[in-house]
Amino acid sequence: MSRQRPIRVGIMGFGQTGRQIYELAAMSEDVEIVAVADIGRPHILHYLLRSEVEQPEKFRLEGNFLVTDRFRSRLVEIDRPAEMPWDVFGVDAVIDSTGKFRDSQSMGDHLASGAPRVILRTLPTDDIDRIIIPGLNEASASADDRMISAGSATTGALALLLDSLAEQFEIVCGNMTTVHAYTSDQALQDYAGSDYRRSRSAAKNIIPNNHEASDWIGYFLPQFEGKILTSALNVPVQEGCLLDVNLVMADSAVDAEAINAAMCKAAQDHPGIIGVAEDPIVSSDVIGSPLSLLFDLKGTIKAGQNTIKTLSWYETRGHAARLLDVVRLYDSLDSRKEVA
Ligand SMILES: NC(=O)c1ccc[n+]([C@@H]2O[C@H](COP(=O)([O-])OP(=O)(O)OC[C@H]3O[C@@H](n4cnc5c(N)ncnc54)[C@H](O)[C@@H]3O)[C@@H](O)[C@H]2O)c1
Repeated sequence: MSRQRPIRVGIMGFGQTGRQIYELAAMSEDVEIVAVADIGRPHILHYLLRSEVEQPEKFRLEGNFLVTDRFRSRLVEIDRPAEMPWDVFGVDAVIDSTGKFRDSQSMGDHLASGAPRVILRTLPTDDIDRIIIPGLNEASASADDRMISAGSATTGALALLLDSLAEQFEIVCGNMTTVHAYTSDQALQDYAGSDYRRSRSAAKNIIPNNHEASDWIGYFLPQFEGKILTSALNVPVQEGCLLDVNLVMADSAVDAEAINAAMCKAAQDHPGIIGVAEDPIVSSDVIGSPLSLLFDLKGTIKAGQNTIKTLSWYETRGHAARLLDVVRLYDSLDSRKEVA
């Protein structure tokens, strides 16, 4: 059933992800961003947005409002969900893309402030109602869900890859390394933080990191519980990430061609979410991709009897697009509930 009015969304955290969500919403026909909460000052947030969108002239600052051809968004300088009066803006959902408020208590603060639903940009730190990865488990969503996470870009990409391959092959175990663009919580110069290696300059180093995807894969794909190790290497690249996955296959007859054929089928089954690259691409070629996973057909190789290595690409814009997909998913569940 098509919706009569646009979906009204609030964003908390107008960083890299928040700004991408904003630009995607401005280009959409169904989502309006009605309010943006951030610790940043409105004219600085506007300046950052303009510096990276394709058509900066379409994003104007009028007092404390960010204005596009489709909607006006109130910019509110605030640092806690409990302080943001979401009820005043009549939002249908809030996306929290601060990276700071990952627990159910903070998500509850968004709800208590008048957001009917809150969607987290990353994985939660405790129990919430649901984690949805578009292309994987939308069917598990319930209109009663209030605190939702859209997973993380890396966990989503890995889960989609494993799910696509597990449809056709039995996978014994495996490991994933994400070769990841540096993130804003890393220091540009050596700077003492809570973690030794992450205290080193992001601009100068390949920095090994733990990655929490292994803790979550079993949530989405129970057959992989405890069978996939994950880690990260943060590298001096601003955007564009590479998922390097090695898998031990049960059947030694599985070869690179069969893996590639399975991923081409997955791309057909999940248009806009999974894609395949035939060209010999590099990380800058994936910048701006709205996909969750771009499988690299040239990257598949086989070692020995049973080991397959794959490469796939992804970046933040794909995750921003998925966050809006999750907003739309819940909106459609609400519409169905209203009709019933
Ligand atoms: N970008 C990535 O590749 C990536 C990968 C993995 C995880 N993450 C996580 O996701 C989070 C968001 O990603 P991002 O790249 O958009 O980060 P970002 O640092 O670019 O954006 C965070 C935004 O939230 C705002 N903010 C911070 N604290 C706030 C508070 N208390 N109240 C209101 N606003 C606040 C900041 O001013 C900033 O605008 C990161 O913090 C990180 O933990 C990002």
